[in-house]
Amino acid sequence: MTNNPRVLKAFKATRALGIPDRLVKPVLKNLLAVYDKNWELIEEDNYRTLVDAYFESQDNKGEEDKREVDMGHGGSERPTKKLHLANDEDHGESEIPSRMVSRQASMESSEPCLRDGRAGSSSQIPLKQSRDKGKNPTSSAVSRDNHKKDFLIPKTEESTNCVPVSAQPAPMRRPGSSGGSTGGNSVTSLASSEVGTSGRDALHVSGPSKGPCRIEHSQVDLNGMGSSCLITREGKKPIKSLDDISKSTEKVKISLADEIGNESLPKFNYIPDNIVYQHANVNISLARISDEDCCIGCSGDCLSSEFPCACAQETGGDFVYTKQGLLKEDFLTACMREPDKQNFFYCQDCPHERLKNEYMPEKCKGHHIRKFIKECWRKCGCDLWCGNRVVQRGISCKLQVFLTPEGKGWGVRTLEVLQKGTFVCEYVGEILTNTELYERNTHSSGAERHTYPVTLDADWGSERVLRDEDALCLDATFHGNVARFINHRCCDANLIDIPVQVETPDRHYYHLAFFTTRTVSDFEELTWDYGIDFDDLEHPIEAFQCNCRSVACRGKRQKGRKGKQH
Ligand SMILES: C[S@@+](CC[C@H](N)C(=O)[O-])C[C@H]1O[C@@H](n2cnc3c(N)ncnc32)[C@H](O)[C@@H]1O
Repeated sequence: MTNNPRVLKAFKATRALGIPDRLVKPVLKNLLAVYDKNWELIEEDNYRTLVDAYFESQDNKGEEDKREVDMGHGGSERPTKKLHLANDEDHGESEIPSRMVSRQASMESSEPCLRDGRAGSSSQIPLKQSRDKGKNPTSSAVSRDNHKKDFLIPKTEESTNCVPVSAQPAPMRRPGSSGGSTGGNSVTSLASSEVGTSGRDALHVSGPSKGPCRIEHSQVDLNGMGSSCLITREGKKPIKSLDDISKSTEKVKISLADEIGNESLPKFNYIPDNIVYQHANVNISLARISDEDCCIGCSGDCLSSEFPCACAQETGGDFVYTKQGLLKEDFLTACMREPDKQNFFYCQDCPHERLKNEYMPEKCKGHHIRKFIKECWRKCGCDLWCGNRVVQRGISCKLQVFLTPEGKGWGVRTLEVLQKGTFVCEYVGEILTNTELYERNTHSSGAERHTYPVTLDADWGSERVLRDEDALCLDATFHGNVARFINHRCCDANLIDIPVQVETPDRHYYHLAFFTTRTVSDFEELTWDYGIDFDDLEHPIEAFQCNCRSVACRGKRQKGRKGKQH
């Protein structure tokens, strides 16, 4: 028996999957030899390399060894499948082993906010009046600086040749590859297309309560069960699972696991970046960015220069990110502070109130003026790896959509430990004007389920009167990213939403990024405070009966009110 704590920790991780130490030992030894005793490579991703190598070795052995594993379990079920079910294509030359994928500090997060004036960005949504504007929707993508290929360290001869097949970590999907991998171990299948009631593309997962789930989508091949979707808290095989709900649009896979088996995924179309629905005034052009509004003279990584760059000047004269890519403690603390009265802006002519009653609008209820992060962008001289570009690089944490046991529907959890200040994801959805959102809500049937929209009002104070086309919000009901599954928690949520200015010099439009407020353990559910006023009976989207289980829950009392949104 070894006393080496690193070996013991590795055994602990594999034991959790039901793998006996004695079978792990030779694989571990082999990996240590191959990786030149580089434990980090073996330990990363919760020993994924080790686990993959173990299953590879088992596959390479004959039936005899398999029997041995079963016996080693004392008759209990063999740990179902290897964590990474790579298919034939995955083993192709063009693929890159997981250890070759550069590890971005997992720290991007963006949260949607539905704040009603307590501590968040979004305000309540207006009620009546309908104005029909235009008939031809035009969508323009508002994309991140998403050079996905740039996130990979190129495969070198040395790195590919030195790893024996049995110890070779299962390959990662190359981020940004379209369609990804199919076949092989895939258990999900691409079925007939399904279009939602509104004519939008819909992602619909259905399936029997046991066995493989079926995916219906009009455009995208969602591949079969793969690595991460098989990871569950207890190491059990989920009843339904998806390898990647992002349809390969994110640089990391976002799996789905249903260990309960009584829900189907709501119909929605996964988009990795916000997109204008129709009338929102989101004008992205280099000409609008003056030389003073960017750091044109910088190069490489702004964080390594002696003085904060021009972009950092806009966030209090200093960078908000550490070299490790985490949000700095003091900035995070300031964002988490309860707002004072002076942090609220009261419009003279509030777009929300205008919509509720055009002729006799009520007084503005106030909008929380919030701290912004300003990231470097394309007119800046620095590169994509500049430390002042975190949110725009997209999701890098291992996230999983899962069915919550407390009846909150689907939720999001992290599959890895996240440090405080880590960016998790952005709240992505359609960019709508308030008028469009109002119309959408008034016309939606009671049967339709809505996610909470987020009002982008964190800087409304800078304008005396806001035009309709500048009062924007994000709606992730029909088109959205993983953030649409993040559930609400009344207090002590582990995520906070922070406005991020990237490509537009004004702040009518901005990104909303979720960062962790503390260290988050693996398999812990990610939550944020929607800022809902559970007593607001006028809100077009009825409040749900809150089941956040926090000590200061504001929404427990909601008996008899049933939310239509989901
Ligand atoms: C943005 S969605 C979150 C994802 C959602 N759970 C799902 O299954 O799609 C918001 C909805 O989730 C549910 N929800 C979120 N937080 C909740 C909580 N603390 N208690 C009960 N339900 C919650 C409510 O139905 C709410 O309308």
